[in-house]
Amino acid sequence: MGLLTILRKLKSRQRHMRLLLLGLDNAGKTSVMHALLGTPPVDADGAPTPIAPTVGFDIHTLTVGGGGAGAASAADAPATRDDGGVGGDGDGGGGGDGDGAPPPTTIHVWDVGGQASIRPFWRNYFDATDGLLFVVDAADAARLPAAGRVLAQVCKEERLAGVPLCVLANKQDVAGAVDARAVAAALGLLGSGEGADGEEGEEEEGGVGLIGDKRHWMVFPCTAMGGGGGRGGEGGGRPRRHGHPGARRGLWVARRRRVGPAV
Ligand SMILES: Nc1nc2c(ncn2[C@@H]2O[C@H](COP(=O)(O)OP(=O)(O)OP(=O)(O)O)[C@@H](O)[C@H]2O)c(=O)[nH]1
Ligand SMILES: [Mg+2]
Repeated sequence: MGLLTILRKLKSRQRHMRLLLLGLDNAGKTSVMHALLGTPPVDADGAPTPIAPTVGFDIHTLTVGGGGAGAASAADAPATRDDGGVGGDGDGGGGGDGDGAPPPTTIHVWDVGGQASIRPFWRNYFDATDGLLFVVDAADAARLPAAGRVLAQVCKEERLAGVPLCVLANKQDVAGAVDARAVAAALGLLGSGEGADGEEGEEEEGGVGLIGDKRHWMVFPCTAMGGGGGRGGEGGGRPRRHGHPGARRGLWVARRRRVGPAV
């Protein structure tokens, strides 16, 4: 089950969702957005182009599910690519969850700049949020405590009470990137005895676990861009060979190595 499927299940009756992409500057939020859209930034020759820091915000709309009718095609739709070698996981436009195709869900993703000078304005985007995607640079362990403080601040917001949290431990393709458990610990997500490895085939439901808060949360290792698609040899992932980031479509998510609360 992929990231978007989980979020969709949490709001199963809702056909429009609003996701907020937050995180420190340089974490990879805009890259995640491009990966979800399947539109990595490339120049006319297909070579990757740099992503500028986001000043302000950007909104993009994804359509998932719907069995193809009225939904974007798999090629155009957001997709997550997991470490099981599946291209997408039913989250793409032509996918479903097994028992018939669910109606399409429209997801509005708000990508807000993470620079310190912009963070005070995050609160302008909190209303009517259905899911929080918090991206961290897992290869920059020194900034994880700062990311944790920022996340804790965000989670104190009344308007975000109970909103499911998905932490993306991004840049797993970079040597030295820390895993989901280390990210969860550094962010302060693991209360006493509440952390659990996500074993394949076992879906943990969220519970208490976030800094004394009560909400669903999960940490997923991922790679938004980069040729390798993660440290494939470590923990069951499979090395992927793509020529360059522009050649990748979809977000590589190591769902088998996710970490969430045990209940
Ligand atoms: N190696 C690698 N680099 C990444 C990955 N994701 C993003 N980057 C790079 O990280 C840098 C920052 O990415 P952005 O997507 O602009 O980060 P951001 O969180 O949107 O930053 P702000 O807009 O300033 O808040 C860029 O140079 C990206 O190319 C990844 O998965 N792997
Ligand atoms: Mg950005």
